[in-house]
Amino acid sequence: MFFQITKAATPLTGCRRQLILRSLSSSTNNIQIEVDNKTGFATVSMNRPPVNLLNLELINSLTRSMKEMEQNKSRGIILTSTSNSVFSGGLDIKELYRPDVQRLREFWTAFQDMWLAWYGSAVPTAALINGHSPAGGCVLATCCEYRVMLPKFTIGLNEAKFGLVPPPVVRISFKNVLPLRIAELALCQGKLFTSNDALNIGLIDELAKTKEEGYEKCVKFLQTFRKVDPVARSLTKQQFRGKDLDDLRKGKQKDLNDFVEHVTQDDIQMRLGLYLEQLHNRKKK
Ligand SMILES: CCCCCCCCCCCCC/C=C/C(=O)SCCNC(=O)CCNC(=O)[C@H](O)C(C)(C)COP(=O)(O)OP(=O)(O)OC[C@H]1O[C@@H](n2cnc3c(N)ncnc32)[C@H](O)[C@@H]1OP(=O)(O)O
Repeated sequence: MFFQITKAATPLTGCRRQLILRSLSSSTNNIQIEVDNKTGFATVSMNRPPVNLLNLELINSLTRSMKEMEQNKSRGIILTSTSNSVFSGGLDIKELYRPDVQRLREFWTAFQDMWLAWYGSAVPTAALINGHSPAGGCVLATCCEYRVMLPKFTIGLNEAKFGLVPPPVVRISFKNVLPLRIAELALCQGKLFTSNDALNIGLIDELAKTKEEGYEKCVKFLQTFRKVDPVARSLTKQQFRGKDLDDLRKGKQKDLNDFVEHVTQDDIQMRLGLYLEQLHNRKKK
């Protein structure tokens, strides 16, 4: 078993939070999971400093944690991060730059599996977006059923800005949340929305002033399912998302081949290199 489960004695608020479900096999400890004894809801916190970049290991941990929580019949999941300023900085571009092709294939397969697990999860999910959430971070947030975000951060799919074409697995959950025209424009512009703008277009559902307030709002959302039959709820969700899930399952190999072909092109490699350099030099200016 991947996680050890113990029940918490105190509610999961503020500094009284208690870590009760801990990853045993992840040597990098890149995920923390807490379960609120009162509500039965689990909080999954990405914990890969400094900015929760999605490398192969963090992606695999996210998939395993979802599967584990489904097996444990978790009643609801809140996805957040241990950082004060970043939910997730998106894919770790170092995984894409000058890659070992074997690992690149493994990396993208893992990303597809993570998306399938979170977008198609039987358990209700809410994202507590307590920091910036570009690209892969936005994908994770939009896989969840509800989003509460703290002010003055940004969220969106900015791939086009640095020369990447967002593949279907990146686009689908975004399209599921936004009106088609807004989604298309935002993708073509590589736009990152401020928390306020994200609320106005419906990319997030609520704003919260603090992480604690955000947590309470996520709990309130998850509690809306309390009186609903869990099997009916989960089948309804999966039927709504069924075509998206089936399309990826059936097209996984092609999606993987397209991804590898696209990312390993000389031109894309040059752009990725420049972007990494830009990120590295950002604060020196
Ligand atoms: C026609 C064919 C179609 C086929 C389709 C296939 C196409 C396949 C294309 C593939 C597309 C895949 C989709 C990609 C998704 C992604 O997620 S790409 C990543 C996008 N992310 C970003 O653009 C975010 C960039 N980062 C930031 O804006 C900021 O870092 C931050 C997140 C807002 C945090 O800021 P701050 O707290 O100030 O931290 P920093 O100091 O900036 O960063 C800390 C260190 O981390 C490094 N870093 C940051 N982001 C990344 C990253 N994404 N990858 C790698 N490294 C990153 C940053 O450089 C710092 O490191 P040092 O410089 O060493 O200190």
